[in-house]
Amino acid sequence: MSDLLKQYRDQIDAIDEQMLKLVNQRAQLAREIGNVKNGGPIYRPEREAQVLRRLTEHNEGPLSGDAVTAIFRAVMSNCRALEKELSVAFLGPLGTFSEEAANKQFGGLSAPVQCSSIDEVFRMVESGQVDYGVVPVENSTEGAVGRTLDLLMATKLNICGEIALPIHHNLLSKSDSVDQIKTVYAHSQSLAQCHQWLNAHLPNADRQPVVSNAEAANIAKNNTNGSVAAIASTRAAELFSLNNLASNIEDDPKNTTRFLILATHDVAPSGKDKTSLVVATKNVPGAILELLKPLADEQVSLTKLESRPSKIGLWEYVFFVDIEGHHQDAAVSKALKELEARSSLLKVLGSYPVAII
Ligand SMILES: C=C(O[C@@H]1C=C(C(=O)O)C=C[C@H]1O)C(=O)O
Repeated sequence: MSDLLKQYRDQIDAIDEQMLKLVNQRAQLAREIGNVKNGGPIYRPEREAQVLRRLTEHNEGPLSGDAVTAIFRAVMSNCRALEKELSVAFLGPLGTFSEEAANKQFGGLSAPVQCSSIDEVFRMVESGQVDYGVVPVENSTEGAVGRTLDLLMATKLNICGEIALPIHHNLLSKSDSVDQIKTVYAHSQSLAQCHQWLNAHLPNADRQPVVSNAEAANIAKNNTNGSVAAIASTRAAELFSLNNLASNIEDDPKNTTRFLILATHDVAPSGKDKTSLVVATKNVPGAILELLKPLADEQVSLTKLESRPSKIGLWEYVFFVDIEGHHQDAAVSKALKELEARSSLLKVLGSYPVAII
C-alpha cells in the first residue's frame, strides 16, 4: 500500500471513531427524549423536517444535499427505533413504489406491514394495528388516486406528512439482452409512462398489464427462456434477482408520485407546512369563488384544488384543497373559520411539513 493511501485511510479510521462516538451520543439523547415524551407520539415529522432542512442548508459539500438527507434519515430512523420500533403499513407487495416511499420517509422500516389494498392501509391505522400508513395520493402524469381521496373523506385519521417520490422505471429481466424480449409486463400506468421508450426500443413486444410492477417482476423472475421483461423499480430488481437491461425508461423524467402518511395524531408546525382540507359547497353559481375568497383575503396560497363527486347527491362535488401553512398559523386559522362559515362541509385532514425531496 502506498504511504499516501495508508495516511488517508488512517485519517478516515480516526474520523470513523469520532463519528461512532457522536452517533451513539445522539442515540442516547434520543432514548432520553423518548422517556420525556411520556406516552406521546414518538415520531415527530415536524422535528425531523427541521433537522433535515437545517443540515442541508448548512451543508458545504462535497456531499450533495440528497446524500446528507439520506444519511441523516437513516441516523434518525435508528435513533427513533431506540425510543420505539414503529410499524408502518403500505400498499404491498415488497418492491412497490409505496414501499420505496415509506422507506424514504422513515429512513428504513423496522416493522414494515404490507397491505393488499389502500383500504386495508387505512383500516390498519384506524384500528391501531400499525402506527402509521403510507398511501399514494397523486401522480404528476396520471393525476389523483381517487380511492385515497374517498377514504380521506370518511376517515378520522390525520395526515401527518407527505412524500414526493421521483418515479423511475427500469426494464428488468432474467435475460441479459433487450433483443430477446418478446413480452413486457407492468402495471398499466407504468406501461403508459414508458410508451415512447417501448415504441423506440421494443416496437414488436407484447405489452401485458398486471396488477402491480412487483407482480410483473415476479413473472419475469419465473420466466425460463429470457423472453419476458418487467417494468419496475431498482428495488424490485434486487428483490427478484433480475438484470436491469435499461434504466430510467420513463417518458417524463420529472414523473413524481406524492404519498401521504396517515396517523392518529396531529403534527406541530415545522415552519414550512401544508394543510389539506375537504370542502363542500352548495351547487349554486359562484360557489367555488365564495370558497376561495377567505383564502385570498388572508393571502393564503393554494397549492392544489381537486374536485371529486361527493357520492351523496348526483352532481354534488367536494373539493380537496391544499394550502400553504399550518392550521395553527394566525392567517390560516382565520381563513379556515371564514371558510367553515361559508361551506356546507369543512374537514381539516391535517397540517404537515412540506415534503423534503
Ligand atoms: C429524538 C426525537 O424523536 C424522534 C427522532 C428524531 C431524531 O432522531 O432527531 C427526531 C424526531 C422524532 O421523530 C425527538 O423528538 O426529538
